[in-house]
Amino acid sequence: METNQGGCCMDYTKNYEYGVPVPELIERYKQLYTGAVYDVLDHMGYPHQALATALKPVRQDMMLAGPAFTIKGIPDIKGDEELRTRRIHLFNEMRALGVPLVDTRDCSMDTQAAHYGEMNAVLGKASGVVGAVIDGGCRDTGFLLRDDFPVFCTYQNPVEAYMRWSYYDWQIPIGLRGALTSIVPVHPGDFMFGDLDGVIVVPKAIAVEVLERTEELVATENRARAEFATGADPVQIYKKYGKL
Ligand SMILES: O=C([O-])CC(=O)C(=O)O
Ligand SMILES: [Mg+2]
Repeated sequence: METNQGGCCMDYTKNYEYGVPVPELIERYKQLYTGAVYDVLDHMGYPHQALATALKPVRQDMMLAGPAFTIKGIPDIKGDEELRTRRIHLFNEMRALGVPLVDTRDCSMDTQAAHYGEMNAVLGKASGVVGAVIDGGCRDTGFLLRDDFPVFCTYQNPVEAYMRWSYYDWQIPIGLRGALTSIVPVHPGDFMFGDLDGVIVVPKAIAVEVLERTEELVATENRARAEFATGADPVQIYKKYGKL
């Protein structure tokens, strides 16, 4: 089966340069919430960055932030040996990037198998992965919960992927199902941000600007919320902050 070899010889490090170090970007995003990030993107003319409503964390309080390492998988009823053998290399490519990553999988709408599990999480973690967004299924959920490893997926089941679905390629543009559009494109280095409400894809080029604008928005919301909580006249507070 022809693939572009997962870009085995390409240098992807530039996809992970933002002007702010990735660990700082992650820590600052984690202080935010998806609703506020959504509002900022919406006002900037990017209303279609929210992923499908079905994509949820395996535990409600899980939060996920980090740049996408993209993976494309396809239905594979024959268990193509070449694909099976080749996939292990992607973990070394993750490691070589030297930044925290979110394993982000387009499963080609397969709904049969679990496309992610505890072994993937352990190996991913050892290769720099800080969480996963799977537009499909995951299994071994008990392990993931015990390890407090943030995985967002659309369902859980115990069904092995082999002979049903296979990794096909990685570090290529992929498409995950959207809340408002059929597909939200995701490129290597786009910033993935998720909480209980769902997952948002922040295009790489605006990841820092969105962060800064959302920090301002959250500060304003905090002030408005504190004043609303006092029971003072909401009309006056709304006039002052323009937030509700
Ligand atoms: O092997 C798989 O396809 C998924 C899995 O169970 C794991 O990562 O542990
Ligand atoms: Mg497993």
